[in-house]
Amino acid sequence: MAASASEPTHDVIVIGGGPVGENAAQYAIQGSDRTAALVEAELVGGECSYWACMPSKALLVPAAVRSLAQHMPGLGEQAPLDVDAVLARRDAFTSGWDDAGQVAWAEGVGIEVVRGRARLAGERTVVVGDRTLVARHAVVLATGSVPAEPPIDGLADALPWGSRDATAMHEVPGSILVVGGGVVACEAATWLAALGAHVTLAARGGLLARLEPEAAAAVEQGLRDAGVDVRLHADVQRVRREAPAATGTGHVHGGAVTTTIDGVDVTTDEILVATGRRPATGDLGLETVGLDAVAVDGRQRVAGVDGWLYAAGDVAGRWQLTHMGKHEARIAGEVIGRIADGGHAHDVVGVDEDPLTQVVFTDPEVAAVGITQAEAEDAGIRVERVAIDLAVAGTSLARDDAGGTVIAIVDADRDVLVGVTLVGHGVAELLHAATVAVAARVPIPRLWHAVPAYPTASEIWLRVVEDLRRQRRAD
Ligand SMILES: Cc1cc2nc3c(=O)[nH]c(=O)nc-3n(C[C@H](O)[C@H](O)[C@H](O)COP(=O)(O)OP(=O)(O)OC[C@H]3O[C@@H](n4cnc5c(N)ncnc54)[C@H](O)[C@@H]3O)c2cc1C
Ligand SMILES: NC(=O)c1ccc[n+]([C@@H]2O[C@H](COP(=O)([O-])OP(=O)(O)OC[C@H]3O[C@@H](n4cnc5c(N)ncnc54)[C@H](O)[C@@H]3O)[C@@H](O)[C@H]2O)c1
Repeated sequence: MAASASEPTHDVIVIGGGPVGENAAQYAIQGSDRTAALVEAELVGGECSYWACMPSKALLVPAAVRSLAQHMPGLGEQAPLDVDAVLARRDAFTSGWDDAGQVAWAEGVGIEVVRGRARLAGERTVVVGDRTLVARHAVVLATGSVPAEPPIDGLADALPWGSRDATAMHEVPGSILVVGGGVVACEAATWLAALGAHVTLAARGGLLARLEPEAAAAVEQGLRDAGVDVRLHADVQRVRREAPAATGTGHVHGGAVTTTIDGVDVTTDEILVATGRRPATGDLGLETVGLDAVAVDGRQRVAGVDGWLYAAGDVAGRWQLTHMGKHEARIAGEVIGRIADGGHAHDVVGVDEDPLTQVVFTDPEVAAVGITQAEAEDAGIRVERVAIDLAVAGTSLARDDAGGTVIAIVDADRDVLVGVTLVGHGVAELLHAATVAVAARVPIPRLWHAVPAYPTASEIWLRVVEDLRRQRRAD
């Protein structure tokens, strides 16, 4: 029998079964007898598992390993990457675009997976096809984001590739124009070039605008070294394609593409649009609960709704990163659980003061936590800055072309790190030490007593604190 609109069907309903929705549902019910429905329109695991983080990193890791081998005497002549083997390993990481494993996980932790596209239909009420679900405690929006479509003449008619085509690629285009200068564009240009495509990248500004300028410069140089034709501050004006064809995700979508950039035509086999993403709120029924957009507080409660609606992940608009979205989801889930158990939202510490962490998996990599120098200065912080070479024994042993930069931003009045950016090979795995120092606000004098082992890349920490002490003595 169908439930009436007032009769709860579940304690918690989560719309969107990506990594964020999965975490929100799990944390809202774990350790209790509460029930949760996770509504998913496509694949449980979301964009991240099937068309974003996992496949993109599966394509990038072989390129990084080959790059390392090319700079390690004794490993012999490096053959080009075996494209079929790389794509097959990528397919293994996406489970062949089959979500049975993720569904089994969800059901195993007591979550009911509901297939279909969900829509809000009033307070605590969600419609999926001919089913009406009603939440006793909370509804969580975790619908992710969708690609932005830049208003470039002829672009839509050319059936361009989006990030789904680039990550789920089944054939490597001979040549491709990547439009955009963010993380998707830089990473995709890296794996496309490594797999043999001739890549042109056109960005309307500089690269990686939200990172320290030194990081963007190093990534730009890395792309140029890999043969990518990088065009910055470019005006992509017009796109024309011969015989566009809907050949399917990851296949070349028709004939040659001619793109006019700064008045000059560039002809390629494919064009990839990577110009940002926006929250997926289309046809979500926000208007049925009096909203036209989603804005959240530090405990992921949606503003303008009386305590039952939460949002986390890309749709919440704060960050567009899996790990940060999952952090929001854990907070939302804990708040929902705490309130359901008779507690208060304020029993749970919110995300407001948590630093952003991110890694750009280019060659070289960029790993960053907290804020940049420019952001610190804009916030009125009295900044001390350390910028040193990444060369220590551990990095030099790791590869012959070791190099890079560490930039540390110190709040001079509080004497703590507020931002760290690492640029170089393998820096992704160095980031968490920086994250602990920034998130835990470790006083700089205490960092001096965190002795890095020799000979590891972590010795950069010693160099950072030494440099800071040197600067202070000089003042
Ligand atoms: C190419 C690429 C590479 C990336 N690499 C990284 C990386 O290395 N590291 C990182 O941290 N981040 C990365 N990101 C960002 C990351 O993918 C997102 O931040 C992350 O997927 C957000 O998770 P989410 O659960 O909020 O959304 P999603 O993963 O998008 O999941 C949302 C889910 O909701 C479903 N849905 C949407 N609307 C409805 C509806 N109305 N009803 C039912 N279901 C619905 C969708 O089908 C989807 O499955 C990358 C992004 C891209 C594009
Ligand atoms: N390694 C990772 O963690 C990872 C990897 C990929 C994506 N992501 C996330 O996914 C999100 C989306 O990434 P993204 O790169 O699509 O977006 P983005 O917002 O980071 O970058 C968009 C880029 O497109 C450029 N652009 C916009 N319009 C243009 C136009 N008409 N012509 C030329 N350039 C134009 C912008 O100047 C900018 O450089 C990011 O927020 C990122 O955090 C993370």
